[in-house]
Amino acid sequence: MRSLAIYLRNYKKESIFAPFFKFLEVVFDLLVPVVIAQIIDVGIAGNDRHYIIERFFILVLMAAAGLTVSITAQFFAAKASVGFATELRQAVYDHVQKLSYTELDTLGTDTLITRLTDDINQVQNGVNMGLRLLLRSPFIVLGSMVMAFTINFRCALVFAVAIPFLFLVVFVIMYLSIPLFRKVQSRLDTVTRLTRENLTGVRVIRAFCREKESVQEFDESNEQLTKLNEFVGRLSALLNPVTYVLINIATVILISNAGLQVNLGNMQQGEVVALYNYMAQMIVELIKLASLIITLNKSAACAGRVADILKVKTSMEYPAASAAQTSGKNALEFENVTFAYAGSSEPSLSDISFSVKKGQTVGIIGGTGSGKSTLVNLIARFYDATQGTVRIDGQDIRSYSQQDLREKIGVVPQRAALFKGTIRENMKWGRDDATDAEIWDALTTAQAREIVEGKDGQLDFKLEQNGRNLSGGQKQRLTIARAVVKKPEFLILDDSASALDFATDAALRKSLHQLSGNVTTFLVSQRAASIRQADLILVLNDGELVGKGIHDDLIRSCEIYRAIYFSQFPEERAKYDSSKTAVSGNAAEVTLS
Ligand SMILES: Nc1ncnc2c1ncn2[C@@H]1O[C@H](COP(=O)(O)OP(=O)(O)OP(=O)(O)O)[C@@H](O)[C@H]1O
Repeated sequence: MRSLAIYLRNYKKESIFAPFFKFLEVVFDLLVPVVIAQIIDVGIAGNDRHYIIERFFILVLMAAAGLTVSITAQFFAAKASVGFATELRQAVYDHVQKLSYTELDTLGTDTLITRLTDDINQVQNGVNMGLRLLLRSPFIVLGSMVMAFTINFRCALVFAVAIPFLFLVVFVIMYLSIPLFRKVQSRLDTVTRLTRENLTGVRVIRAFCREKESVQEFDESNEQLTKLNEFVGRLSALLNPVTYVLINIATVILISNAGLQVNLGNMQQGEVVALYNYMAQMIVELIKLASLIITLNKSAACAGRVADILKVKTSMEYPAASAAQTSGKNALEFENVTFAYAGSSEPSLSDISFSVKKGQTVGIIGGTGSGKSTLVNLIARFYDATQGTVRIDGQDIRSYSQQDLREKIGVVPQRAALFKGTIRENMKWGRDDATDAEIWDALTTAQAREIVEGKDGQLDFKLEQNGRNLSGGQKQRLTIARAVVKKPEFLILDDSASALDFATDAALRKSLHQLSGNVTTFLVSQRAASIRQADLILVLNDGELVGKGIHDDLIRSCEIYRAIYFSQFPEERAKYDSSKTAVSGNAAEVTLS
């Protein structure tokens, strides 16, 4: 929690005023029993009506003043805690944005969501309660003891013995429950993960009749969370009865002692009432302290989880400015690139080398899991190669600033992601200052023009979260247009035309080919037809580059390419086989003659 204290730096004044006003409230609270004792010992004992009324008004004034300072303290505490949480949430969010895919893969989205929402809310609550009550309760407890000593030394000793016991109980329960609160939050992560998975995949769950299993899995994890919560709750709940018992024992001892002192004439009755009032105030305060400690425990556990995120260092550093540009002869080069995902023992790409000229179209094909997406992710520097070098314009990709690199590359990911907002807003993700004319051009290239023309308001048509009011193919075309709006030097389409029909796919490829400005295009696809015309085809198998070249060469030289191609164009296999037989027949004739 200490490392997060810097997020209170803009709320120093509020963080001082909140406990200060609470302290003033404590002063009023501690004076009340003294005034009551005076009413009893002076007013009632001396039958002085005027004195009683005067003290009564003093009590009312003290109550009003107490209320005012209490509200003021609440105001400052709320301002500080809300401001703190806002800054912290922003800082965590900004930090997460800077993490590379490797860290994001390792952390997982679900825990990030819980930490950014529930955990930060708990910390905010802890700061609010802490600012108001953390000092108030010890002030009251110790203040009561000090006041008790000013009344009667022997009776005050009861306070002096009871208070350390009470603090010990609080400490033990705190010690036992803090680690459990961390566990509760991590179980909450699991419930969040299941909720997200089950809600986003609800159609698939229904299609596969998995409702029962998904409900059961959710129930189990929810029950585990509930059980742990109940256990921590019971442990924390012990605090109240144990402190009550201790306080009541102390009260019995106090009253019997005080009675004796009154009989001996060392004390007045009003003073006994004052002592009893101090004991009662301590009970109330300890109950508040107990709930404060539970809240602070939860808060500390959550603060630890939030601080853990802030401690994660990105494994991907970018220079502040790109190194001096030298124009290489190739637009892009992979030199002996090997890549393994964090925590994976097997590389997903092994010793890949190839080069691409400016303006070329590169097709990447291979079986499922062969490493196609991984390869293009290295071009966008979503991950860094484990070995080898990726170069853009002859320069190591790691020597480009993040801004320069991002500007060069437009990526259309495998899973189309659009955001809630108008089509225009989504298109401007590509480039902030894109004009409507440029957006329409990009939509035309992406074969998405008629989709937008058919929508109410056209560019102003509002997309739902993740574009769920569009079909899969429509979404894909809009995400392609968004990347085209950017006018990148490298356009990467990671299997992002898979939902398009063959005619649209062909029209898309044709218009991409005609893009102005020498765009180098990477087309990842499972469809041989989509990449057949490419200037360079890369064939991947199990992370290895088993073929590179143009279609005609690969058909002759690459067995895997042939297998993929003929599985999709079986009629061409017969032609190929017969031409091969003819060639070998001619060769045999030549040898015989
Ligand atoms: N984030 C990740 N963490 C760990 N392993 C991963 C990750 N992403 C992919 N892999 C693994 O890397 C290998 C290559 O995956 P990749 O997604 O590049 O294949 P692909 O050829 O694009 O497959 P597909 O055609 O199914 O999209 C696979 O074995 C996969 O399990």
